[in-house]
Amino acid sequence: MIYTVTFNPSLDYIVSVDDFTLGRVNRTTKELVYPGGKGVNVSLVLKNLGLENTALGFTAGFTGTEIERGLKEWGCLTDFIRIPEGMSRINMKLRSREESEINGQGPKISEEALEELYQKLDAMEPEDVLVLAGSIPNSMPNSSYEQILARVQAKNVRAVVDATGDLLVNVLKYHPFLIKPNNHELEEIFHVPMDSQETIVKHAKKMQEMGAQNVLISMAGDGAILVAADGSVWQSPAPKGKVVNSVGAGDSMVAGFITGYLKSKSYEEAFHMGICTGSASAFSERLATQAEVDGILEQMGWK
Ligand SMILES: Nc1ncnc2c1ncn2[C@@H]1O[C@H](COP(=O)(O)OP(=O)(O)O)[C@@H](O)[C@H]1O
Ligand SMILES: O=P(O)(O)OC[C@H]1O[C@](O)(COP(=O)(O)O)[C@@H](O)[C@@H]1O
Repeated sequence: MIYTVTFNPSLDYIVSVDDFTLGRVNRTTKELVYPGGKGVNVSLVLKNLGLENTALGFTAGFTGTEIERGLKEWGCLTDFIRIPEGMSRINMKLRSREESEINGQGPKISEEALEELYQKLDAMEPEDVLVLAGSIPNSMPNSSYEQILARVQAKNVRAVVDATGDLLVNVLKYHPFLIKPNNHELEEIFHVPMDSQETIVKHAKKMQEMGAQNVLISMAGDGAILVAADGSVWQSPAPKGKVVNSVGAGDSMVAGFITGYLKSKSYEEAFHMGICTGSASAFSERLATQAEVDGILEQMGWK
């Protein structure tokens, strides 16, 4: 089974404003509301690509109810822990001349709720995939992902971590199967400008020395680089197309990589699936479908 864990799921409120002006009343030309959060998006895309999975994490309030409803409507299995106080966050994505995001904090998660999550994860079996993705509420320690991986370490599960800063660095000693920082996140970790492929590969290899198996560096419209567990390095420009909604492109890439790897056991194919799934999401209003991914694989000459 594949499990995704989203500590801090969201309702993504994506608004388009023609000419956004700070300090004025601005009116939208379009509004969309979708369940979001990194693990949630990974679950939705895995389902689109034909992989059953269970979305875990914490939800609260009416927003939490809507997030769970949206996932179920999509056909995903869910097993969230309800937090009795507060509400799941609403993350605002503003599309105007530039794209800006305001991501909320989310509800406070108690020790008891965390223990409940641990107990759910105790059901995991060897070869299961565990995706830990996204930020954690700021009331929680940066060791939260690390604690989960310590708990499931003996089970020999494949861990995938998509997080930033210390949350990511702290898990490397547990040898996650895949990490997917983007180039900016890699810069923040090493305090070095990632201005060439050589520099990116060098620092991706450092993440391997720190424990990661596969390091996938996404670079939005500039494509991606994979330094694979077997030492091979794969690089590709991004597929060409019109960007419609890039929210969830990174999460889609993670889902695509997992799907590609589980189906082929080939790092090259996993990389290709990752890139094409990321771009398929960026080129559509909603998240990538199998047909959209197939179309881009063909366009790239990979199918
Ligand atoms: N503007 C774009 N054009 C084409 N593909 C894109 C674009 N933005 C994202 N993608 C695809 O999605 C992948 C992940 O996007 P990225 O923005 O780097 O992730 P994140 O959202 O995690 O920062 C990219 O490697 C690329 O394949
Ligand atoms: O947990 P974080 O880092 O605040 O990010 C949450 C946001 O990221 C998303 O999962 C999108 O992520 P990507 O665009 O990086 O794939 C949104 O759905 C959500 O609002």
